[in-house]
Amino acid sequence: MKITVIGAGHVGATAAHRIAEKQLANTVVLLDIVEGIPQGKALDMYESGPVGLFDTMVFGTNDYSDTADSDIVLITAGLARKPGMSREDLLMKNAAIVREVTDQVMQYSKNPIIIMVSNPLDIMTHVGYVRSKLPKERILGMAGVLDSARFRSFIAKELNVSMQDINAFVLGGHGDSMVPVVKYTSVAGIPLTELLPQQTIDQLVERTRKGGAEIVNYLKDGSAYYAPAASCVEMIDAIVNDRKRILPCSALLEGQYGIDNIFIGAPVKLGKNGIEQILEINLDKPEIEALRKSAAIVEENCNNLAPLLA
Ligand SMILES: NC(=O)C1=CN([C@@H]2O[C@H](COP(=O)(O)OP(=O)(O)OC[C@H]3O[C@@H](n4cnc5c(N)ncnc54)[C@H](O)[C@@H]3O)[C@@H](O)[C@H]2O)C=CC1
Ligand SMILES: O=C([O-])CC(=O)C(=O)O
Repeated sequence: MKITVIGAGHVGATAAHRIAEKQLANTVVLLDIVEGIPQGKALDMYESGPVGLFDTMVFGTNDYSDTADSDIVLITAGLARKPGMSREDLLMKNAAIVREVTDQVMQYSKNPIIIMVSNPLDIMTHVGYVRSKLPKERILGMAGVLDSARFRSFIAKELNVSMQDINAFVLGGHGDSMVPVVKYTSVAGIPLTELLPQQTIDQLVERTRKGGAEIVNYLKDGSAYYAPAASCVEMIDAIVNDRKRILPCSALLEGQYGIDNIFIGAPVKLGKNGIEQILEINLDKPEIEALRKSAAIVEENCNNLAPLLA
């Protein structure tokens, strides 16, 4: 198993280290456009092996030929937002970066599974899909796992219970229009609505929607990376170990939920072949409407990008 991480910044480096520690691959390649950064960070990670107790080979490079025959490629290259910016403000610059990166990756790997991380997430996943020409099962975006993790952590804190017992689903686009599905959120199987008043649930939902911005406002010069990297690694683990996990990921919908030809967060079954199934669960009317509204925003942005993708 060879896993390449493109972008040796906050998310990429943190994810690469977790992948190595968990020994999810024999080789982890860390690639960045800046010379020295991926080499230095990868060597530092590799040197943590004897005390971190892992044997994964980690090496850094600026040369795409080193990524040849990757099984999984995690794309984290691009700009991160600063306070006051929306993820969509990164659109044009990151689309150009993701386009170039995807083209380069595909020159050296015939049939990788690509997990997109760069923002705005659902649109960048579309860019990766169009440029890579990979089958739709092999390209997906990381967002729902992170948004759900945030929602779960807020619920655990509110109820003073273990994070382990909380199940939650956040669907839709990775932006203010995301759709936390309260109906399918439970604590050890007990519906959340039986444990918390609606007003508190609404507050937790709102905090989840703005979870990314909350961190940006603290950090000032970048965005979250520990929870994002952990979320990427959960998806990679599901693929590497063929776990058939049901996780919310940005996937190409083709008619499900009345949405066609758009990448948006939906529950998928993740295994060794990538997306093995997209689950169409029962949603209430307001949730369906929110999901479609979220998809319309993604579609509009993708249409604006069409000239760049040709
Ligand atoms: N989907 C999600 O839930 C999340 C998405 N993100 C997004 O992930 C991206 C990365 O975030 P961070 O790691 O915090 O940013 P960062 O600025 O720490 O790292 C980005 C890295 O990309 C590299 N890069 C830029 N252009 C490149 C190119 N053409 N080829 C190769 N490498 C290139 C930079 O040199 C830098 O090292 C951002 O777009 C951010 O918005 C971040 C957190 C969560
Ligand atoms: O907020 C950002 O820009 C980064 C991100 O997507 C997140 O942390 O959810």
